[in-house]
Amino acid sequence: MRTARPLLPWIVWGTAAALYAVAIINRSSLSALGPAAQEHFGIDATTLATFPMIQLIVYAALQIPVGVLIDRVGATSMLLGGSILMVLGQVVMATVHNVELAILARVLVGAGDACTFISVMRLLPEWFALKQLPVVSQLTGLIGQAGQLVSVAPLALFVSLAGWTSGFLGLAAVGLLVTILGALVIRDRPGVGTFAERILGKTGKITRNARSLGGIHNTGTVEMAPPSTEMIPVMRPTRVRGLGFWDQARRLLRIPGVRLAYWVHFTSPFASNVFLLLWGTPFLVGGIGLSPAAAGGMLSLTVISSMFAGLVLGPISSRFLERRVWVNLGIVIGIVTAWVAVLVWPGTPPTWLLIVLLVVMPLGGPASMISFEVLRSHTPRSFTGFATGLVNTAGFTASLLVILLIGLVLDWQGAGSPEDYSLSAFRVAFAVQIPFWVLGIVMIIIEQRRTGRWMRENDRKLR
Ligand SMILES: N[C@@H](Cc1c[nH]cn1)C(=O)NCC(=O)O
Repeated sequence: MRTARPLLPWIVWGTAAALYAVAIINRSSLSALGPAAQEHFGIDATTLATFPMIQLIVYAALQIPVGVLIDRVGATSMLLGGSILMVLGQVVMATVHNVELAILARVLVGAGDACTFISVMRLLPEWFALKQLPVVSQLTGLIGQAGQLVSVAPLALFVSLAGWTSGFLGLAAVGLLVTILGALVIRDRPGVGTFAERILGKTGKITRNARSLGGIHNTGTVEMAPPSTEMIPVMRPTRVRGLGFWDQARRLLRIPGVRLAYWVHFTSPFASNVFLLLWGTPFLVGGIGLSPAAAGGMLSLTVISSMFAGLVLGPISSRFLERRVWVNLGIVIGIVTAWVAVLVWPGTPPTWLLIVLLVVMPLGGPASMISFEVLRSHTPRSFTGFATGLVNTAGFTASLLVILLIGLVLDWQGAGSPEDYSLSAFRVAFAVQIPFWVLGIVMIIIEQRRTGRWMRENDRKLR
């Protein structure tokens, strides 16, 4: 059955990545439908802006609980459960006219979305060799970005043709289809049955044949006892059950590599998240003076740049294992430089500088995937779900805080609504990012040093 070997991991990954792409479509499904949503629910812009905020808060708040559950019940169940929550959320969105129920719908979508990415990331080391992981992780991010593209113009067109209810029911139907596919295809690891097989109590031939894959794959996470301060790798798999949440958290956070991964994720993606999720269009239109169409065109540059970076950064971080954190730091410094140039430019920044910003800033998304590589090198396998959730919280917490602070600083300057927007007010508001970058960069440098010392003291090599 040699020929089946290389194919099944890719089929499992492709299906999981499709679930992630659909999650991103669900996540951003209102981004191009603002006016339609306002008309459908009869709401103002402020209420509309609470939809993505609530969704993001739910997403970030659930990362650690979902991570803990992934370690307990497995990535496949969480992935499929999350997908079902998003289907329900979109069915509610399609069928209600009441704004409170619409918020409930966004809570369901946010909760389902929270289960998706970290479940996919948890599956990867079970199916791919260590060397392949950076590339496959970046490809996963890239497929998510493709979902982002679909959720802008094509979804808006679909909803304008089919109508609100059919449009959102259509999205729910796509979600249901990929969930069914996932139940038939995705397995937690080689040799474990699909969700459908486990429900039926039968193990199919493909699953049985796949058992041998578990042995040949050199996975990225190490099997060892939960770490103590003097962590030494344990070659024989050890399962320690019954550790409480805080014990797990304490043990994880004692590992400098886990803290390093946290700060890498904290520092790199927030600038582009903030721009894409809320403040990009107001800044380009209300601050710079572009037309909404030109601003939309500029924003699509960010997706293309991020997808391209995803292709390049995977092989780079796999080849330069020892330097991957510096690659991340280099990208962060590029983002800071581009932003500072825009903030201090006398008068309106020229188009070329805005293009540089919109090409460099989104590199932070793919660069943040390096945090999961760092995490894999330092986290015991039995803790990976929890640790991935913890690290994924970092960038999203920073994004949420910066989104809120920009709004507050605009309000404080009396420039909180579209008619009062000005370039000078946006300059002051976007400067709130600077302390976040400084904190992140300092912590990366500190934790990188501590990690290096810890590796030397424990005689460990990066792999
Ligand atoms: N940094 C993103 C992923 C990414 C990859 N390329 C661009 N962005 C991330 O952490 N995503 C989590 C999620 O749930 O999407």
